[in-house]
Amino acid sequence: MSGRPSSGSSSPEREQQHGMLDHSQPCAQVVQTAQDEVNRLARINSITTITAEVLNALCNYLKSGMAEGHGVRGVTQAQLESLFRAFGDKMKICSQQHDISTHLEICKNMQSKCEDRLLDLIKIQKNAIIEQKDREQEKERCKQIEWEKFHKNINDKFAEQIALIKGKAAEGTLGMDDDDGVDTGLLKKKASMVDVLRNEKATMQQVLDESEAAIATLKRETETKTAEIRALQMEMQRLSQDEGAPATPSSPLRSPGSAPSSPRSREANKKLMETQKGLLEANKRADQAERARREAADDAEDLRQEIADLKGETRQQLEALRSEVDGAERRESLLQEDYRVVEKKLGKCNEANAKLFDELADLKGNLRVMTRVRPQLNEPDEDLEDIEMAPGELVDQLQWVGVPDERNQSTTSRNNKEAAPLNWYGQFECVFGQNATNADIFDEVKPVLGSAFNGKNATVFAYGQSGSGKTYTLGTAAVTADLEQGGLIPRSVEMLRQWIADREETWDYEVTVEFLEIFADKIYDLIAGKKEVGLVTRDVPGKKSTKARYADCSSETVTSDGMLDVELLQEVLSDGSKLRSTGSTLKNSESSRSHSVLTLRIRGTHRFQRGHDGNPRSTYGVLNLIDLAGSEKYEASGGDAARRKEGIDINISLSTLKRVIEAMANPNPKTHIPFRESTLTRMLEPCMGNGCKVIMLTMVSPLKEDNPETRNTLGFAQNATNARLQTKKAAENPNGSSASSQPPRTPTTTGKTNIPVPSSRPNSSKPSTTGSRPPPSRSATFRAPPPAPLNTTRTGDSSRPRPRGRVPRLGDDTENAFAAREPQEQQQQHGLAPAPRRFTK
Ligand SMILES: Nc1ncnc2c1ncn2[C@@H]1O[C@H](COP(=O)(O)OP(=O)(O)OP(=O)(O)O)[C@@H](O)[C@H]1O
Repeated sequence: MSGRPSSGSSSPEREQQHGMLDHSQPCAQVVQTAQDEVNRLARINSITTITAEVLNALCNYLKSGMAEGHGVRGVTQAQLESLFRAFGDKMKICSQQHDISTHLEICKNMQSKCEDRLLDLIKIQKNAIIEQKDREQEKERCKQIEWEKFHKNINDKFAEQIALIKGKAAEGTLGMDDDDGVDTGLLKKKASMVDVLRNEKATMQQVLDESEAAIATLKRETETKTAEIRALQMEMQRLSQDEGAPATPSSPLRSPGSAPSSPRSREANKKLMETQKGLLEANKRADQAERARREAADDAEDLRQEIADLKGETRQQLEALRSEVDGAERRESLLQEDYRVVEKKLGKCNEANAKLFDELADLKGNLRVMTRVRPQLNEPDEDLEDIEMAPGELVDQLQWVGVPDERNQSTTSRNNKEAAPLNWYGQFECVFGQNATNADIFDEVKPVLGSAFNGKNATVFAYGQSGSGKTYTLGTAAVTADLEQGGLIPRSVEMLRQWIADREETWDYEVTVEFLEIFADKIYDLIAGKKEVGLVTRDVPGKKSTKARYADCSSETVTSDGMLDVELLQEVLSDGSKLRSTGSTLKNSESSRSHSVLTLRIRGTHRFQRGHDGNPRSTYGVLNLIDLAGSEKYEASGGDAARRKEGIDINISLSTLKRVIEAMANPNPKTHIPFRESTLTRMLEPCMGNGCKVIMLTMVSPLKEDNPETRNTLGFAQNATNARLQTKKAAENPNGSSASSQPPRTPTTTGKTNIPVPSSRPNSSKPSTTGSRPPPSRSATFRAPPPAPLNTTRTGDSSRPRPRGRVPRLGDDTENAFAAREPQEQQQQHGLAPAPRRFTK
């Protein structure tokens, strides 16, 4: 390209004709070569500064040649002009392309810088994560060591506390102190720490989330910018292609040295600058956000770790406690299982007990007479030694004798009876001394209760002078008293409750209660607010074509959901007791002036078993617990005429009752029983007659001044007992006595005679005792009784029916006479030593 054009020979005219410069051929070749070179460079679109210099040099050379008038051979003026235009355009393109390439280069650099920056960031992040992991591992190791220490400490504390709790539980003092030694503060502290940490964790998590969101935003921005760069690149390519298109002949020729820029490239340049700036800012923000994120992540990690530690710790404590609780629950369920088994067994035992009690009642006899001596309430009187019986002991066939020297005084005149010592021969079936408790008496009454529960009729009377302890023994006035002190009524109710509960799975029970008062031979319904009622005849429940007399009274059902509602029953009784007629007598400031009759009707229906008639198996038993008004002498009534009239009424009805009992005890089945002679006995006939269980509790006072009443009561008790013994004896000796042809009046359902066999030597030094009780310790005045010839044939008056004459009146001492006569008669029959006949009329 550096060769100079050589001069050639041609005619100047021809050259001017054709408009061609007459230069040498080499010059044309150079021009051609240059043009080829320019075209090639334009094709590959990579014009460099050198190419531009070459073109400039060529142009200068041609210009100077033309200026000197040399011309170029073979090249026309037009060709040269066109060539220059092409050169000018190529130079322009070259300049433009150079600018754009430079910008492109810058953008590319920026992009690669951004990418590097991002790569750096990613690298830093990765390193940070690796470092963080290392740190975490280290931290974890340290924490693990710390945790083990802490855990051990806590475990020791918990073990200590659990041992403390167990100790307290074993002692039964757990929960008795305000502070059981349980470190609840520790648990509370932990709980509050967990709360604080949880809050902090939430805050840090929020910061972390925000940082991550910012980074995500930056990433998005970077992507947007990258996309913009790419778009610009595309634009540039498109421009360069456009510019590479052949120029139109009319386009002006630009000088090769002019500024190579256009509005579009300037715009693109501006955009690129903005993008670069944005990227720098975004990088800055990304750095900041990354720093904040790392800090937040560190904090969050710390917190997470702490929370995890606390959680682990708490979980372990909870697991320890849970396993404790599980163990306790397992033990409890085992115990409950055992308890259920034992309860079931107990239920069966109790059920069997109720039956056994019934059988025992049959064996003991349908009529039983028991005697109880009330303790001395105030100052003990030494003179009263002679009536002290075996304390707290139950003695069958007790013979109560006086001091021999005093026997002669037994003929004391009637007027001097009060002063006479209480010497008594005779047999008592069952005697409770001054130290006997209500529980002892209930043990004897239980069989009768069992009979009522199993569907029989049973009646318990408390008989005795005013103040002798009838109400105390029955518990009529104290139905809500606790069982330790309670009388027969609350105890019977509790026993019934247990029996009903024990049969819960097989029987349905309905118990109704009636509470009546008989005052002046009239019946009052204490449940219906002391309303007077009469007697009516009705069908006996569960039995066809059997009628019985009932008081036309209201009743209260005291069972609900198959259970005895003890509270309701107590409420009924205590409300009724408040309505009872009481009054002050010389013997008792709160004397019961009426007979109170508490009746429990017990209906049982078996859930599964059926009787012969196809109906469900059922039972219907009645239990009467009767607190009789106090028997008393005319003078003891005290007070006005009305009180005396009350006394007369009381004594008349008691006298009838006594005659009924004695007639019942009489072995002669033809003996008339005067049930109809008083309202009380009329009403009770269905519960005293054949097959019914009757217990007569005769209560006596220990006071000397009460001796006349005591004799009266003991006489009654002894008469009934002796008559029973006669019945028993006759039943046992069917060939040897008149009674042999006469079956007992009150045969039991088992067909046996149920009177206990008296010892052939009742004065034996070993009085028979019940259960495992030790033999009674006898006091000095407690004599061995004379032998009772129990196999002696019963003759004479003892078997004759009680005369039905005039009803005894108060003051004629009929009862005393009657009471006194019977022991004497008995003893004579039995061939005893002459009995003291102090009570003859
Ligand atoms: N075994 C006993 N132990 C202690 N105190 C008794 C005993 N028996 C009776 N008492 C007391 O004797 C007093 C009279 O007893 P209670 O009222 O039971 O006699 P009562 O026979 O029902 O008399 P009344 O026929 O006049 O109603 C009461 O204060 C009672 O607490």
